[in-house]
Amino acid sequence: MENNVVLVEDLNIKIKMDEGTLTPVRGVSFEVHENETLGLVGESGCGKSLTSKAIMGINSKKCITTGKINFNINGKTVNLLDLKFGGPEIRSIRGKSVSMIFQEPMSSFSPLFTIGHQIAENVRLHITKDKKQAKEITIEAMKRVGIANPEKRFNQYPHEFSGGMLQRALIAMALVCNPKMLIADEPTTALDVTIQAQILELMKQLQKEYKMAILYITHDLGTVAKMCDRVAVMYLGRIVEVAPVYDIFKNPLHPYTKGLLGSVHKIGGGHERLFSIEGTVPLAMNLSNRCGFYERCTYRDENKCAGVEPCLREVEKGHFVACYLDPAAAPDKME
Ligand SMILES: Nc1ncnc2c1ncn2[C@@H]1O[C@H](COP(=O)(O)OP(=O)(O)OP(=O)(O)O)[C@@H](O)[C@H]1O
Repeated sequence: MENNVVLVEDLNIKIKMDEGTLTPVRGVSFEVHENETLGLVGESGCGKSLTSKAIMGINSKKCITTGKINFNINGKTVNLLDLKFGGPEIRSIRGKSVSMIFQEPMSSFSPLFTIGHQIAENVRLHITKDKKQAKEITIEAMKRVGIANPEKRFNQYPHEFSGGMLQRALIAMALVCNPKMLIADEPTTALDVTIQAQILELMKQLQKEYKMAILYITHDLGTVAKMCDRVAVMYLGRIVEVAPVYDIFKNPLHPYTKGLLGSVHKIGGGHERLFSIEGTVPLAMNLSNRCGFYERCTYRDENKCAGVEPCLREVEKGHFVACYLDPAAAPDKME
């Protein structure tokens, strides 16, 4: 797996419902390298969270997951989907080799225990049973993420932390065991812009120090430009375009990516709520076998796009797109 931390191959997730079977993730493949941030981008409901939670093994039991999630643990490849749901092996990986931070830090902490106790619990689970040592490691991690006066903060409860400080504490909890990979699911959406910038900067800085792979999930393309090395665009459970971040902004090829970028001006420019595409992501049930974006696509060609759903193909080095339209002739290249 060279310097891949994770290599996801043909991931499919099905959920049996009374009305039929939902297929919210369909044939997703990607890899994230050491020291790299891959952005997973798309509108609400396109399958980003289910994909990332599959890596953590925390989707609900009713999700039927197939494919491979090859994770590199000390040079050995382990397919996480081979491990028993909730069993000791996945629990020894979760929180140690791969950690996740969520949009709402308040919901990741229990209100009943102090912040220090909750972070130290992760240390006691994975690093040392010694309470005193676990406390020292926790305080060091709290310091590392910029929590001032960590000895006092250790004994405080979540409600005594501001939103930004709580997100820092969550990052400390995620990183206290020096994971190989961090999954960040909309980690700053709930924070105001200044704090958001600080948290993103902190993540970048910690990544540099620890060479972590980051899977960064968002619908906010403004932060993608700041955070990511490569971007995978997801639509209706599939990856429709993957490219280095510069190419995604400079030369988006899939009509969906173009739509997402509709109101973004330049790399590093200001960001806004972005969606200018008509309609919403349809429910992933009873799908036809043609392109999932067909109905919403303003560029669709009834002849070219009538076939089965297109696969990703490499059109420039490292730039993959799943579309039948000729990318060279694609209109609306960004300035
Ligand atoms: N446990 C579940 N039972 C039924 N449907 C589910 C379940 N979990 C997710 N889904 C559905 O699967 C689809 C993909 O969900 P997912 O949460 O992965 O999307 P997302 O792209 O992360 O969206 P958001 O940005 O809103 O979190 C959605 O239509 C969602 O309603």
